[in-house]
Formats: sequence, C-alpha cells, structure tokens
Amino acid sequence: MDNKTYIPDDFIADVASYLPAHLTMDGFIASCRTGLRRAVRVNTLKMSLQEFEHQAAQLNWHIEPIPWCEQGYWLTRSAEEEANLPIGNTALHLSGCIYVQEASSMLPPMALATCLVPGEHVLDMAAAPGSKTSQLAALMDNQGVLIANELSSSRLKTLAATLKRMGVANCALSHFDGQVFGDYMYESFDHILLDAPCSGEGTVRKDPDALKNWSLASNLDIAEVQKTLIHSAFMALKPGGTLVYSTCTLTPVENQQICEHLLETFSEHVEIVPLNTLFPDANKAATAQGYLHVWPQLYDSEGFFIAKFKKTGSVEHLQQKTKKGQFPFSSGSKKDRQAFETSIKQQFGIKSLPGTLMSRDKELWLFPQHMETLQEKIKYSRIGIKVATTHKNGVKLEHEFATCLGHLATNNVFELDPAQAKAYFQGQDIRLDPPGPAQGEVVLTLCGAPVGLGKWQKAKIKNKLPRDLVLNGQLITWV
Ligand SMILES: C[S@@+](CC[C@H](N)C(=O)[O-])C[C@H]1O[C@@H](n2cnc3c(N)ncnc32)[C@H](O)[C@@H]1O
Repeated sequence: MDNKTYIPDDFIADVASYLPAHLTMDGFIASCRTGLRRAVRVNTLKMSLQEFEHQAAQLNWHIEPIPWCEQGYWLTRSAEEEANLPIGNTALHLSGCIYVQEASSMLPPMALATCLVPGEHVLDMAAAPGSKTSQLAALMDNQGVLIANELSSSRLKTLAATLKRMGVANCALSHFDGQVFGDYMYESFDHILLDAPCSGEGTVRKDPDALKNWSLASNLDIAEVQKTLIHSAFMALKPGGTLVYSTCTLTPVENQQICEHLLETFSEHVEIVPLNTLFPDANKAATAQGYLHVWPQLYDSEGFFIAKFKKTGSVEHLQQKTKKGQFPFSSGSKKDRQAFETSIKQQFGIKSLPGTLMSRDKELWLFPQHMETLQEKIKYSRIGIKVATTHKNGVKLEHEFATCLGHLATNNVFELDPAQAKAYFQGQDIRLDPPGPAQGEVVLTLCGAPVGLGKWQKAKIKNKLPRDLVLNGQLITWV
C-alpha cells in the first residue's frame, strides 16, 4: 500500500457523486494506493505467442494472460521482484518483440479489432507514444493503412521511434491538431480511434502525483477539447465506419458527457455499439449505455473508459478543405527501383514487397498498399518506411528496411547471441571467430526478430545501427 499517492479531497468528493452503487469508496481509494501489476503486449509482427511463452519461461517470468487481449500478459512476480525487473533492457524489448503496456490500455484497440478487415483505412487521432498505434498495426498485420496523428512535436518523435522498433510498415504519421481531420479528410476512414488527451485520473496507480493539479475546472476545459476532437473524428469517419473513443480518466465530464455530445449532435447518424460482451467478464465494467467504465479495483488495472460507435449514414459537410502544396513523392525512376529490387533479391532472396515503392529525391520509400486515396489529402511527416537511398553505384539499404521487412529475408540472416546483441546496441562491430567468407549486407536478428543491418567484413560484422539508436552505456544489465 502506497500512502504517498496524492488523492485530493475535492477529487474524492467528485468521485462520490458518480461512483456506481456496487463499488465502495474505500475499495476505490485502496486500489488507487496500490502499485500496478506490470503488463506486456507481445508484438505479433515480430514474435508468436507460443515463442513468447517459451522465452518467458526461460527468463523465469511468471505470466498470466490478460482476459481482453490475447497478446497481453501480466507479469506476476512478487512486487519487489517486479519493481526490479529491467524489462527495457531485455532482448525481447530491444528486438521489438514485446511492448510494455498497461493492461487496460490494450482495451481500446481490442474494441476495434472485431471489425478490422484487411486493406482498410484506420486513423489513430492522438497517437503518441504509440502503444495503441503499434497494437493496431499488429492487429492489422501491417496491412491496410494506419494514419497516426500527434499534436506534440516531441511526442511525435517518440511515436516514430516506437513504430520503427516495433516493425510497423503500414503507417503514415501526421502532425496536426486532431480537429482538422473532419474538414481535410471528410468521410475517409473505415475506423477511427480517438484515445483522447484527458485529465489522467485513472493513472494514479502508476504516477502518485497524477492528481496533483486536479480540478473540476480543468476537467471541464479538457472536455471542450474532447468535444472538438470527437466531432472531427466523426466527420472523418466513412458511413458504416466505427469510432472508438477512450480516455484514461474516470470523470463522466470527459467520458459519458462527451459521448452524449456526439449522440446529440449526430442523433440520426450514430449508434452505440455495446461493449458488454467484448470479453467474458466485461459486464462488470459495462455502463447502462454499453460503454466500459473500467474502475481500477475491477480488474486490478489502471482506470479507463471506452466507448464504441457506428456511423449509420453520411453527414453533410459544407466546409471540406483541400490541402495546398506539392506532394513530394513520385514513382521515381525505373532504374532506381530495379537496382533496389535486384539488391534485395540477390542479397536476401526477397522477391516481392508488401507496398508501393515511391521516390523522393534520392530516397526510396515503401508506401502501404491502398495509400493512394489518402496520400494527397494532408501533409504527412512521413509515409510508410524509408527502405533505401540511391547512389551512382547502387543502393544503400536503410535500417528500417531491416526492422520492418527483414523477416522476409531467406539468406544472409544472422542471429545475435546475448553478448553480440549487447555489442550491437552499444554501436560496436560484431567479432566473428572464425572469420567468415560472406560478403555484402546481413539482416541481424535477436530472439528471431530483425533488429537492423550489418555488413560482412571477414572477421567481423560492421555495425550499421543508426547513431541515434545507440544505447551508450544504458544497457547495464542483460536479461
Ligand atoms: C492519451 S494520450 C495518447 C496515448 C496513445 N494513444 C497511446 O496509446 O500511446 C493523448 C495524446 O494526444 C495528444 N494531443 C493533445 N491534444 C491533441 C490534439 N488537439 N490533437 C491531437 N493530439 C493531441 C497528446 O500530446 C498525447 O500524446
């Protein structure tokens, strides 16, 4: 029990006004003061659940499946052991095979999972740091198009880094206030996740200071932003499409009342999709309307709120806008494309790629399939993955080529042992004993998942990890 957790009296009084009758305030406060079980999500773009379970057993991790997410597991060690478990330093984490994600945060993508169909267009409107974007990409099996938007520039960088590590290839990133989507991308998406900026009342078990600046006035301010965002999201949704609205806060001001606002504004074109059967025990959190109001004591998790809606018909919109400015990509020169395709076929046996090659100056990018209808509607920070740079004498493959497409390689793949992996992530070359005859480039794997590129050089593999990804001295332990 942690008594350092700050829980202001005003907050408790507010919670008392909407705490469901079957829950007690004592139970709520006790739960807020109890640390969280750690949870991880297996990234099925890189590792199977069976392999993860095998690796977890080798590491002596005790794991328990999370009932609402097949890919999610709680780590059930003693509190002390868990606190010291350096997940960020594990091979499983560095290889992108797992992502540390709170269990209830896995719910919103799972609410969309049942309706995802290959080839669709999905928007994640408030995406950083990318927990749910990377979960959605895995649920989409890297197919279709996932637009991940984020307002904050620093958080956009974190989002980009997450997606690289997790091997996400079907994503385009944008950097806007989410309120523009309704105008610029009117009725363009099959599904939208709005994991809205919120007051974070549900995160107090992770962050004892989460309620330091709590006030009803600030809840009301944030609610105004949420109304604008949900309005924009609904306008950007295709008729027949689904919208999931979620927050990691508890107050109805930012949850049920935002949903009410949507239902009132678009009364003839929207219906609630009840979530009470999303997983076997979901009823415990279901509200009368069919939303999930996840109180921290219900499943021993963070607090969360999730609502799902269907757009039943088109909504007229007179203020659609179009983007001005040049689209900087073209299909580029046939010679460059062929040089790249020949290189990856000869070196790695890769004969076809899941996407469309596009060029910008000397850069070759792989756009997700079905990007065409969206690619010129807004300006993106990046689309798809940068796979190569072309030169007079050929092509230089990029790091992302390996992390996102390396699993397609049938030749020139080298599995790092723990010592070699440590050297690799610290930016060092990998010594080979005895020296090998191989030449050219090599996809390096860890836990069977591609983590980057190297270059065979007789007695070593030359390290090609980008400098900004080198872990200088941060890799203190290795589990
Ligand atoms: C709850 S967090 C998103 C967490 C994310 N979905 C995840 O699972 O990793 C909300 C995000 O919305 C961003 N944000 C705040 N205002 C925004 C706006 N007007 N438009 C778009 N994003 C916004 C914040 O910077 C923050 O990164």
